Parts: sequence; structure tokens; C-alpha cells
Amino acid sequence: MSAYDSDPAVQKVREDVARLHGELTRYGLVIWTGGNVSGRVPGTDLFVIKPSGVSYDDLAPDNMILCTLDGAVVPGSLGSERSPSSDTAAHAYVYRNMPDVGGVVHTHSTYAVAWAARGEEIPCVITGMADEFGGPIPIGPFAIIGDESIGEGIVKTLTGHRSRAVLMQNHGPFTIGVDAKDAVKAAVMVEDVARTVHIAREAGPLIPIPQDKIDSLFNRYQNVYGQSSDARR
Ligand SMILES: O=C(CO)[C@@H](O)[C@H](O)COP(=O)(O)O
Repeated sequence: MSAYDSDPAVQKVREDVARLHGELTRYGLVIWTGGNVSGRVPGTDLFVIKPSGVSYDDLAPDNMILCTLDGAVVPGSLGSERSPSSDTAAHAYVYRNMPDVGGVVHTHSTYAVAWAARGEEIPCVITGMADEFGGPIPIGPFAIIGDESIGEGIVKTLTGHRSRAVLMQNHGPFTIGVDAKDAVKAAVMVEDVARTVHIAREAGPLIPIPQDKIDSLFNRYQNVYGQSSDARR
């Protein structure tokens, strides 16, 4: 056992992250054990991530893995007998270098991965993209799996960028958010817009939205839409 196992803040993130993995399967964003969700434990140098290669059906708060921002598993903590996600180093790199990020998600959702396979950013041609992403969804560099390379690509691409999603070339979407739920929402929305824009382009030329209209749509959605109590305000 670890002292953190009785910390209510850690337990809440364990519960949230375990539950949010169910959203990836509910929205059809992953198959088998692909993809992962992590959440920063507020006010600490810790985050929670899923165990590697474990069926989504078997994920639970107690088998989530508590890690330090260096990506090391906290010794003796709940779930520490398992190996953490393959992308733990990437998530940890994002948390260390983007202090406002509270959640990171990775999926293999079909249409977003198809754009990533072409190394092509998704142009901002529907208001839903302007609302949620404030412009195009960018492509990140090809990066090998298992070390900080993916994390470096995410941070390099998204730092100073409005988008909460990046399509890592030849791999797929990684998303960030103020918390894990916000990052999961970005993962759901990036697949939705990837599919819509793909279908639109198959039928004919796309009509770009003028930048001033993108700015207006983004500002409204980020600051007016929804409830003032929403997490991202
Ligand atoms: O594509 C990758 C590796 O980046 C992952 O989505 C894996 O497919 C899932 O890895 P675990 O989180 O289960 O280790």
C-alpha cells in the first residue's frame, strides 16, 4: 500500500479515469485495448493512467495506475503490480510541459487515423470545428511509441495552438483538456469532424470559413455556450 491510496483526490481521479475509458468504447473510438485516458491529480505531481493491454471491460478504479510526472509508477500503490500504458511517457511529458493540461487521451478512431495516415491536417470548414477547435486540427510528427517522442510531438504542435487535438502522423489522435473529461470530449469531437469533413470532401470542394468568423464562433463556444459552471470556463 501507498499513502496515496487513502487520498480522496487520487481516488476521485482513479474513478473518473476508469469511467471515462468507457466513453472511448461507447463512441466507437477504439478497438480491443487500443487507446488510453489519463488524468492529472490536481495540486500534485501525479497522474493516473490505464494499465497496458488490459480489456476495457476489466478496467476499474483500483487497477488504474498512479504515476509521477516523470512517468514512474508510484511504488506499492494500488494497481502498481501491472505495467502502465505504452503511452505513459508521452502523457507524462505533456503534463510536465503543459501545466494547464489536466487530461490526455489517445485513440485509434477510424477517420482521424485516416487523416493521420495521409499526414493531412483537417481544414476548418464546419462551424463545429470552429467552436471546438478554433481552426484546423493539426498534424504532429511521426513518433515512435514508448518513449517521450510522442509527448514531444504533442507539446511542440499544441503549445500556443487553439486545437485540443493533434493527429500524430501515421498513428492517430491525441487530445488534451482541462481535465480527463474535457480531453475525452475532444477525442469524441475530433472523430466526428474527421468523418464529416472526409465525407464532404468526397462529394465536392470544401468551402473554408473566414478566419474572423472562426474567431467569433470559437469565442462564443468557449465563453458563452453551456453553463458558467462548466469546467473549461
Ligand atoms: O497505439 C498505442 C501506442 O501508442 C496505444 O493506443 C496502444 O494501442 C494501447 O496501449 P496501452 O495503453 O494499452 O499500453
